[in-house]
Formats: sequence, structure tokens, C-alpha cells
Amino acid sequence: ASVAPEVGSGTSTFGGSRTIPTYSSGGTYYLYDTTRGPSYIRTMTGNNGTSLPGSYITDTDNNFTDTAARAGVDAHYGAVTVYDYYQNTHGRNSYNGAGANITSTVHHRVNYNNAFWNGQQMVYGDGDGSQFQALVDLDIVAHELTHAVTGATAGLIYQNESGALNEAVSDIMAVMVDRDDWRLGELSYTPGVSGDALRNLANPPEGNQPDNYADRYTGSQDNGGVHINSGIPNKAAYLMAAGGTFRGVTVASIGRAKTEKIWYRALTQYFTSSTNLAGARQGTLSATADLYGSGGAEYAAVQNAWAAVGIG
Ligand SMILES: Cc1cccc(C(=O)O)c1OC(=O)C1CC1
Ligand SMILES: [Ca+2]
Ligand SMILES: [Zn+2]
Repeated sequence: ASVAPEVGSGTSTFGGSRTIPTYSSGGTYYLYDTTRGPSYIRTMTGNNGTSLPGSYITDTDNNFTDTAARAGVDAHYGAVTVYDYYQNTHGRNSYNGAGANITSTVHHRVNYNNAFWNGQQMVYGDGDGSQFQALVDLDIVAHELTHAVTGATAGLIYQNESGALNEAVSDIMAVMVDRDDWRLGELSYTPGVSGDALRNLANPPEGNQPDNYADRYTGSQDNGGVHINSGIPNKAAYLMAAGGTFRGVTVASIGRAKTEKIWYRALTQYFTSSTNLAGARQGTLSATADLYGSGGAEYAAVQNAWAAVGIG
């Protein structure tokens, strides 16, 4: 058929190749998936301008190796991987739970050290080549799409403590998708430096973030420290999953699978637009009680994790 869903491949920004869902029409291949819940999951290029969504990324042989296509290959791979994570792990069909289409645009602006969900789509810069290379690392894609999930559910206001919780939810889901570590954005961040990351949930101070409530930022920068104070709930989530003794409190590990279920249920059933960090403790405890009871190891671990970071 000259019009059909295909399985394609492409070269990653970070080396190696990715298998990606594509679409062919009249011998041209597109970064366009029609095989999942949404009508389409598509990845576009902004051609280093500012217009959105930009234009389709195409190829002539379904192997997207052009240098200009590589960020698109990673953003597209990330979008379908994150879609599958939410569908398979949490039973959620796209960010709105009702199969909303997903659009991503790469090559936004020039030397742009940023990635964001603009309320309608995901947008990725190429980085300036020093602080970042293309911000299309899988955990960055998962972080951005989770902002869409949060926007369609709790709607956590993006400032002060509710904003820090918004950021933490995106970081926590991101490291559950990119499950091999607790670091965030390591492939895109400082291409000239190995071993570092934008943030580290296991050790937030590595990313200049606090890991306890007493050390929280109370100034007005960064919308009241949304990317700073996220280190506090991030550390709590890490302790729930991995366990450990922190600031004199011992937390028994409950593992990643239970931790992601607790945070997803808290986000979708208990958090509201104004939930602060004390409310995050309460919401994750309520979610834990729903899922595993209030007398078991899971509930104790969640209580202890929040106590370890100085909340509750
Ligand atoms: C790089 C960047 C700048 C500003 C906002 C965000 C934002 O989306 O909050 C951002 O992306 C991230 O934090 C993702 C995790 C790397
Ligand atoms: Ca990672
Ligand atoms: Zn964010």
C-alpha cells in the first residue's frame, strides 16, 4: 500500500539507533504513529525558528539517519515510549486519559537550553552545545509529557511548594520511565562532561537542590524555587523506592513498582492545584493506604521517607 503505518529506524543524537513507528505516504516516510490510542503521535521540526508545530520530519527510506532528523528520532522514540509507560503501567491512554494526540517539536529556536510542555505540545531546544545538547534524552521527554499529565489532573500551580511538587512529579515519573538510574537528563546535559546530570533524585545536592525541608529555598527566583525545592519530594520518593538511612531515619525499600503506583494515585486522586509539600505527604500516605493498607511495610516506608526529609 502506498499509505500505511510502518516500523522505521533512525540514528540517535546520543549514538546508536532507535526503532520508531513511522508512516508512509507516496514513498515518503514521516515521524508519525497511528498505531497507538491517539489518532497520531507525531514529531515535527521547528527549523530553528519559533513557529509551532513546524513541519513534518521526512525520510526517503524509513531509516532516519540525516543529522537534522536525529533529535526528532529521539523525541519521537521518547514520546511513544512514555505513551506506552502510562498505558501499560498506569492504564492511562495519553496525557489526558482519553487518547489525546501528542505533538512534539524539535529544533525550537537557536542554541536553546530548554524543553517544555506549552499546554498543547512538547517543545525541545538543541541546547547551546555546552550546557546541553539536544534536550531529547528519554527522561527529559518523560518529564515534559508528565507536565501534561499533571496539567490534565491535579493542575499543581507552577510556583512555590505546589510548583516544586509539580516539578518533582515530573522528575519522579521520568526516572521511572528511564529506569536504569536516578539521574535526570544525563545524556543531554553538558556533553563535554561525563558522569554528571541535570538533577539526581538519589542525591539532590549534586544538582544544587535541597534534600530536606529545613534547607528549602524561600526566595522568588525560579517561580519560588520550583526546580530547587523539588529536590525534597524527589529525595523522599528515592528513599521510598531504594530505602536507606537519611538524617537519622531508616526507610525500608518498597521498590520502584510500588513507588510509581503510589505517586500516580496521589497525583490523580489526591493532589489538587494548591497541594503543598505537607499535602504531598498526606496524599502519598492516602494513596499508599488505598493500595497496600495503612498497617503494612509500604505505609511505614512512606511515613519514614517524608520524616527523613523533614516533613511530618
Ligand atoms: C531544561 C528546562 C528548563 C526550564 C524548564 C524545564 C522544565 O521542563 O521544567 C526544563 O526541563 C527540565 O527540567 C527537564 C528535566 C530536564
Ligand atoms: Ca536517566
Ligand atoms: Zn519541568
